Amino acid sequence: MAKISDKDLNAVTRRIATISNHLLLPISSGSNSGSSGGSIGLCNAFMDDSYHRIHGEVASHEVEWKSACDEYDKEFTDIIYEKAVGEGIAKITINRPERRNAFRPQTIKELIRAFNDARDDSSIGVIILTGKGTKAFCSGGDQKLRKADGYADFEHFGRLNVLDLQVQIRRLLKPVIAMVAGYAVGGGHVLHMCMVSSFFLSVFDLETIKLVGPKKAREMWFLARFYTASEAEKMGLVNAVVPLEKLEQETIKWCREILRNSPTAIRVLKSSLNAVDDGHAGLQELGGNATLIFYGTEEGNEGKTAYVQHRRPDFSKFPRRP
Ligand SMILES: CC(C)(COP(=O)(O)OP(=O)(O)OC[C@H]1O[C@@H](n2cnc3c(N)ncnc32)[C@H](O)[C@@H]1OP(=O)(O)O)[C@@H](O)C(=O)NCCC(=O)NCCSC(=O)c1cc(O)c2ccccc2c1O
Repeated sequence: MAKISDKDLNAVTRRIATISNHLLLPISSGSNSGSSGGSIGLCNAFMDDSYHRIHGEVASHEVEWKSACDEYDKEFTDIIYEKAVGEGIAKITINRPERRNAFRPQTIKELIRAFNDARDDSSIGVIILTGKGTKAFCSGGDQKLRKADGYADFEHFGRLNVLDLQVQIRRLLKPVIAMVAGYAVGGGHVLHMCMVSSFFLSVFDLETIKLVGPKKAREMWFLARFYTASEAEKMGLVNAVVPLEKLEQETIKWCREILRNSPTAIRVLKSSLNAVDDGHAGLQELGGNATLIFYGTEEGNEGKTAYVQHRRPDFSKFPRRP
């Protein structure tokens, strides 16, 4: 095993502290004696940097929710759809607590409509998906409605429209945060994996493997055990675990932190992160976003203007960068 000098260790610690500060992650003290105190000291020193002086603390005032169903659709029965007053946050709540927030086709249709609205609303920058109550985020498909051809509620045939929702969330280029209290089972587990850490059904097992590693993924799928929140956090299945009474407060803090950042950067980041796994569809999405950014440039505008004016475009003044 290679030995690391105190000097190198300090350099590494400083680097980690810098990155962690940037990501706003808590720094845990190392187990290596002599360096852990140092790392905490450095961490505190680094908090007094220009980034933190300029951006300050994330606002902690209470969020005021206003029903978005009123403005959009009074007919929602299976979900609650709200937007934060004066902030770019939408919250969608699965509202079937009597069935541990199991979804039926109607629930999914409503979720799709709400997600579409939040996508199209340019004042919204981040979306929270949660479940009503504290017993379950979502217990998956409604087993009382399961037929041989999928889930059927008001129609004579079954459907698996949750697959459409998963793709929609994947391709919606605003961050979606799962605020999970209680169980996330089956399709509910899949849904929360679509979010801050994302997921795509056709790479179902692959995504789990990526998140938790191949051994743990096999354990999960073959043994079908239940895991606690802190076990899920340890596995990398969820980003953070907080006491129940702080769940919404912490989620809002994450939303506000995201909202301080560039919307275009976030859009392209989500697209890039998906592109790695989404093959042709992922590259199509990423390429489309590069086009969108190009549309906003003077160079892009020259091409369009020349076309409209029936003249040759003059690209000579634009640099051919190395
Ligand atoms: C979630 C539980 C572990 C909670 O246990 P708890 O003891 O707290 O509560 P109860 O079991 O007493 O439930 C209270 C009440 O809710 C009803 N209920 C709970 N879950 C469901 C459900 N999923 N569907 C219908 N109803 C539900 C329960 O019956 C009680 O009502 P009563 O009137 O009967 O008192 C525990 O409830 C539990 O294990 N639930 C079932 C979990 C489950 O099997 N989920 C479905 C997995 S399959 C799935 O979700 C799925 C996902 C996909 O993405 C698919 C994709 C493609 C094809 C298929 C897919 C698919 O099937």
